This record gives sequence, structure tokens and C-alpha cells, in this order.
Amino acid sequence: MIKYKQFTDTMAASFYENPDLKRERQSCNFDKDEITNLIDGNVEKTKYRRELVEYILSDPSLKDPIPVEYLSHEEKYAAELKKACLLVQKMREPVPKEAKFETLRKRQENGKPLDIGVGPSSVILKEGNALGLHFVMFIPAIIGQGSTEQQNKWLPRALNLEIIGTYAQTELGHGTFLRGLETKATYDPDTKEFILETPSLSAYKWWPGGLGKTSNYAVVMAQLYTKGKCEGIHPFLVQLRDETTHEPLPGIFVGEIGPKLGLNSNDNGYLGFDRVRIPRDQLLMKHSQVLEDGTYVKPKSTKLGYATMVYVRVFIVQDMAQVLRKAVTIATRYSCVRHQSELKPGEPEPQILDYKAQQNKLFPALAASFAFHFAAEKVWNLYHLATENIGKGDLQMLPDLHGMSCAMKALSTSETAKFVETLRQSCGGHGYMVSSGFPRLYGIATASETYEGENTVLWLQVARYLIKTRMDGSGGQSVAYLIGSNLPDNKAVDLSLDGIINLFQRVAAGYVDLAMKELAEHGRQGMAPYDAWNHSAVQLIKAAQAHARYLVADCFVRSVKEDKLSGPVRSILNELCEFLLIYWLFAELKTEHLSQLQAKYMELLSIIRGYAVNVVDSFDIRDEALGSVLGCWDGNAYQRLFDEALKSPLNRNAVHRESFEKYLKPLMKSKL
Ligand SMILES: CCCCCCCCCC/C=C\CCCCCCC/C=C/C(=O)SCCNC(=O)CCNC(=O)[C@H](O)C(C)(C)COP(=O)(O)OP(=O)(O)OC[C@H]1O[C@@H](n2cnc3c(N)ncnc32)[C@H](O)[C@@H]1OP(=O)(O)O
Ligand SMILES: Cc1cc2nc3c(=O)[nH]c(=O)nc-3n(C[C@H](O)[C@H](O)[C@H](O)COP(=O)(O)OP(=O)(O)OC[C@H]3O[C@@H](n4cnc5c(N)ncnc54)[C@H](O)[C@@H]3O)c2cc1C
Repeated sequence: MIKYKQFTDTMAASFYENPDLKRERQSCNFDKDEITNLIDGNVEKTKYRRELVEYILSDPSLKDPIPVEYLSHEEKYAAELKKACLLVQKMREPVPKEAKFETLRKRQENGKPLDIGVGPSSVILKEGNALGLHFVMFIPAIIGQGSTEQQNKWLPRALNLEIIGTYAQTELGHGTFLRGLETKATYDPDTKEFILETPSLSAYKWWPGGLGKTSNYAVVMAQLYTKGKCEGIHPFLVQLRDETTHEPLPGIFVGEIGPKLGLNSNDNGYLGFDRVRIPRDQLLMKHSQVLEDGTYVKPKSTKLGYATMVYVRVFIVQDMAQVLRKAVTIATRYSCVRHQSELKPGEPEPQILDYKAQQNKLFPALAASFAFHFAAEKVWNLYHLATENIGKGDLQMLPDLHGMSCAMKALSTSETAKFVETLRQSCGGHGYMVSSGFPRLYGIATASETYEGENTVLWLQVARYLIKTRMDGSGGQSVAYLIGSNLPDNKAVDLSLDGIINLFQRVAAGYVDLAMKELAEHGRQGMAPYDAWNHSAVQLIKAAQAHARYLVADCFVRSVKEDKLSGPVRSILNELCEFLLIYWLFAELKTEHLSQLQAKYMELLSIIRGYAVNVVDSFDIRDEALGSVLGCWDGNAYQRLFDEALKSPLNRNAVHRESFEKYLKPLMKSKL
């Protein structure tokens, strides 16, 4: 028998590279850096990210002494918070004078702080971190909802982490239906204060990230009452804990909600108020105000108060592209090194990557990771343009931004969750191990389907926009194809990318019309409009999903056409784009079109097989960031699986003495 230790000595040496992966890499015929730069944004951004990741990973104090999965709930929180705090501190210190950190040092010398961002922070914070909401929602809420004065007062403190905040909106009783929130903020003109009150159990805030133990402030969404009238939900900046002792302030009931399916290092929390008073100027007043005498000044649109959610929906699309890149890197590399079964009788076991059925599991996800990357870029640009216009008082782009951000958030999260599960299955039993990295990625993708607007609810928001556009022609750019004379023509199927986009529009427009027919039919039968809407929900959601696929597909096609790509990378992206478009069409089309597309799909599977490993290499994800024994760059999967298993506390001794003596032995010795 060959003992485990012998393998460690020989195969885990740093020069090891699995021969199957090596062969794929030797046949690479495109510039991997070009794809890396494309994803980062440009060459300089790649250089910056690589240096930053190296800087973070080279710090021993930021390493996990043991895998966090072996820690208790409490230890997990403490360990990840420690890393997050050390990371923030590290970003403030001067970078050492080493050539490998030159870009970072120059940035600091030019007075620019090191910006941690989503990618680099996730290199060491993989289980959801307690400071995430501070950066992703608390600060954006102050910027998006606070007046200039309020921003001047609170932003510097928040940016310096002198105060740490979260976004407290969801309650035990209501998450989706914001008009139903119960937390009250009643204005008292005598003291010029708001009184915050949690009137029932269901009114307790429930879920906010970092609320349980970490945050000492929160942006709290509450129903605003002034002069005896409810003006709807508004954002209030509320101090929760003493800034020195961190003890909850009088009247504040705050705690943590317990273990979840994933993201367990984040202390999601609950919060209640017992007549807590805050000054008038802690209502965030960019869009609406309460004057000293209690007069309410309306916003230009009541939906401006929802802007922080729109921002995060846009952010999530980017996050999903990142999650997909990780998942598909793991599964593709593992499929390259794993050999199983027999393809040709009597021949050696093939790489599982050579099975068409396996390619069919991997390559749609590979293609989708690019599609969501480009979609995220587009909706991010739209967000900035719309916000700039809103700042000038022009709200025209608001409905299109809402429609597009809902559509892209819902599609990117639902597809990513589905793909991560398929990719896990593609790694067989080993994919089920925590050390494969899939459970963590699945935890993030499924949470994203729910938070920041549950997907079904967002699909119905998209459908509302589509139906309205079809009826009165009022929609913006993203739905222009649904308006009167712009409707896509019914020409025969043409397999060019533009032809397929036309087909996507036809499919989406067809579903919208079917939903309209259904609504009208219910109306004719005497149903009230809201009942007809409920009865047509299945069809409405189909229309919204087809529209979202069209939006993302269209972005992909346009991005591939941009001139900045070299010939080889352009053809790879072109093939991946065509492949994804056909994959999505399969779900929608009737049989007459299928055979035409099936042959093309199978041909593309073979083409993509040729470069898949090199494309995932070009995602440039360091092993430490990937966090997967199956997906490491060297392909040494079995060795790493074994190394990880030996870290289990159950392997410390050959016999688990206490349980053997106390339970197992007496059981085995006892007689019936
Ligand atoms: C060291 C540490 C370093 C850290 C570094 C930082 C990096 C961190 C790493 C982070 C990594 C990843 C990023 C992801 C992180 C994400 C974290 C997220 C955590 C989760 C937070 C939350 O979940 S917050 C709570 C979110 N809640 C929701 O989304 C609620 C959903 N519900 C709604 O939005 C509304 O209620 C709904 C839209 C469903 C209905 O609203 P209602 O008022 O009832 O409106 P309707 O009647 O349906 O419609 C009326 C009209 O209004 C239009 N409309 C609705 N919403 C909007 C809108 N937002 N904008 C514009 N218009 C809107 C609607 O279309 C109707 O229009 P019409 O013309 O009348 O048809
Ligand atoms: C990991 C995580 C982190 C979170 N972080 C935060 C945070 O930081 N701050 C915060 O405020 N909140 C946070 N949330 C809460 C989150 O925003 C809500 O859970 C989410 O918006 C869904 O609301 P809900 O839980 O009330 O679900 P519900 O709305 O009760 O949904 C239950 C079901 O009802 C269906 N449903 C509801 N309304 C309709 C409708 N109109 N038509 C058809 N079907 C409908 C839904 O589709 C779903 O199937 C977080 C949640 C999670 C899971």
C-alpha cells in the first residue's frame, strides 16, 4: 500500500502541473492577458488588481489558521471580522518599498487610497463579511438619499469607519411589500425630533447584514408620520450603539438572527425601537424634507427613496459574473484532470471534459460568465447616466433603469444559482465537498436570488413595464422593440448573431402579446384588473424572462462587435456568444427551428472544448481566491482533497476516544 505521506513529498512539490492541464495550456493560441484585461477593464487595472491581491495574500495575519467551516458560529463571525478589520487597517498603512507593489505605492503617493473593491476583498473574505453592508448599502444610502449638508456631516465619518452602518429595511412581517412596513417615525415639532417605534412583533427589522453585533448606526426605512398623516416610507439615519462602549442605546433592541444556508460570517440581525428619539435632520433629506414646523415637502417621485436598492441590484449583476467565473474555473479544470469510464471500448479512460454531456454542463456557464460581465457593464453605465440626470432634476430614465436593473438582477442570479448547481454535479461526488468551493458559491448565488428584491417579484415588476410599454408606447430604450412600428419582423430564422437577436425579440414580444391576451380575456370574463394580473402571472413572468434574455444577449452581441478585440479573442467570444444564444433559444423555440440550431450547437461544443481550459485560466483567479481543492491551477486535485480531509478535527487521533468509550463500545457490548 502506498501511504498518503509519500504522495505529499513527491507530488505536492511546487513545480507540479497536471499533464492534462499542461497539454491544454501548451496548445493555447490566444493571448490570455487580453481576456484578463477585458474583465478587469484595462491593462493598468489588471496590474493594480494583481498587486493588490498579492499584497493581501502575502500577509500571514490575514490567513485562516484552520478552514472556517470547522469553527463554531461565534468563532466564524469573530475570525472573519478580524480579517476584515485587519484588511481595512492594511489598506491605510504605507505599502512597503518592494518592486512588486510599485503600482500600489504610486497610487498612495498620489493621494489615492487603496480601493479594496469586491474582487480583492473576496480573496480572503469568502463567507459574507460583517463590513460588506457598510460599503455596499450604508454609504451609498447616505450619498443617494442625504442632502449635501448631511453628506458633509456623515460621509467622512462613515468612509473612515469611525461609524459603521447597515441598511435596515426588511421586517419580520414584510420584505417585498415596502408599503406594508410597520416601523414608525413620528415627527414631534415641539422637540424637533422623530420618535421611532416598533409597534408589533412583525415590525421588528429582520435580516440586515452586519446589524447583529457589528454596526453602531443604520439607515432605517420607516413610515414617516407628520401632522397626523402618514407620508410613506423614508430613510432615517439612526445611531444604535454607544460609539465608545458599543452597548445598545436605550430603547434599542438589537441582536443576531442565527445560522443560515450560507454567508455565516455575516451577523445578519434584528432590531426594534421603543420610542427612540432622533433629531429632525437625521431624516435623509435629498429628495423629501420635513420642515421644523412639521410641514412635509414631497419628492419629485416617491420611488426615489428606493434608489439604494437599484444601486445594489446593479452591483449584484457584477457579483454574479464573478461567482460564475469561479465556479466554471473549478469545474473546467477538474473536468480536464478527471478521467472516468470508457468512451472508446478498450481504450484508456478519457478526460471527462471530452464527454459531450459534460461539455453541455460546463460551456453554457462559461459563456454566461461573459454575458453577465458585459450586461453588468452596460447597466452600470446606465445607472450612472440616470443618476446624473436625476441630480439635474430629469427623471425620464428612471423607469428604464428600474426595468433593466430588475431584469438583469433576476436573470443573472437565477441563472448563476442554476449553473453553480449544475457545475457542482459535473464534479461528481467531490463537488459535494465543502473543500470543492461549490457550497460557498451556491450560498452566495441563492441568497442573491432572494435579497434585494425576491426574483419573482422583480420579474413581475419587469412584466408591468413591458405591458405598459406595449399598451401606451411609453417605455424607454430597453423596451423600444415593443413599440408599434419597431416590432421585430417575422422573417425566416437567420443564424447570424443579429438574426438570433431578432429571434429573441420576436420570442419576447410574442410572450408579451400572449400575456396581454390573457389579461384581456380575464377582463372580458369580468375579473378586476388586479385579479386578472394575478391569474396571468405565469405568462407575465415568462414574458419578463424572455425579455431579460434578449437584453443580456443583445449586450453580449454588441460587446463582441467592438473593435478593441484581437482576431483570436474576438472569435472565441463570438463563438461563446453564439453558443449561449442558441442554448437560451432551446428553452423557447418550437421544434421546427430546433434541428437547424442543434447541429450548430454540437459543432460549437467541440470548438469550445479546444480552448475552455485556457479561457478559464485567463480569468486569472488565484488559488487562494478560488478556495477549491478541485480547481487549483496545478490540477493536483486528489492530493489537495486528501490534504484538506486531514485537517478535519476527527482525524487528530485514530480513535475518537470519548465517543467510543461512552457510546459505541457499550452499544456493541450490550446484548438484546
Ligand atoms: C474589509 C471589508 C471590505 C468590504 C468591501 C466591500 C465589498 C463587499 C463585498 C460585497 C460583495 C457582493 C455584492 C453583493 C452584496 C449585496 C448585499 C445585499 C444585501 C441585501 C440587502 C437587501 O436585501 S435590502 C432590502 C431589499 N428589499 C427589496 O428589494 C424589496 C423589494 N420590493 C420593492 O422593491 C418594492 O416594494 C416593489 C418594487 C416590489 C413594489 O413597490 P411599490 O411601491 O408597491 O410599487 P408598485 O405599486 O408595484 O409600482 C409603482 C410604480 O413604481 C415603479 N417602481 C417600483 N420600484 C421602483 C424603483 N426602484 N425605481 C423606479 N420605479 C419603481 C413601478 O414600476 C411602478 O411604476 P408604474 O409606472 O406605476 O407602472
Ligand atoms: C442573505 C440575506 C441578506 C439580506 N440582507 C438584508 C439587508 O441587509 N437589509 C434588509 O433590509 N433586508 C435584507 N434581506 C431581506 C431581503 O431583502 C428579503 O428577504 C427579500 O426582499 C424578500 O422579502 P421577504 O423575505 O419578505 O419574502 P416574501 O415577499 O415574503 O416572499 C415569499 C414568497 O412570496 C412571493 N411573493 C411575495 N409578493 C409577491 C407578489 N406580489 N406576487 C407574487 N409573489 C409574491 C415571493 O415570490 C416568494 O416566493 C436579506 C435577505 C437575505 C436572504
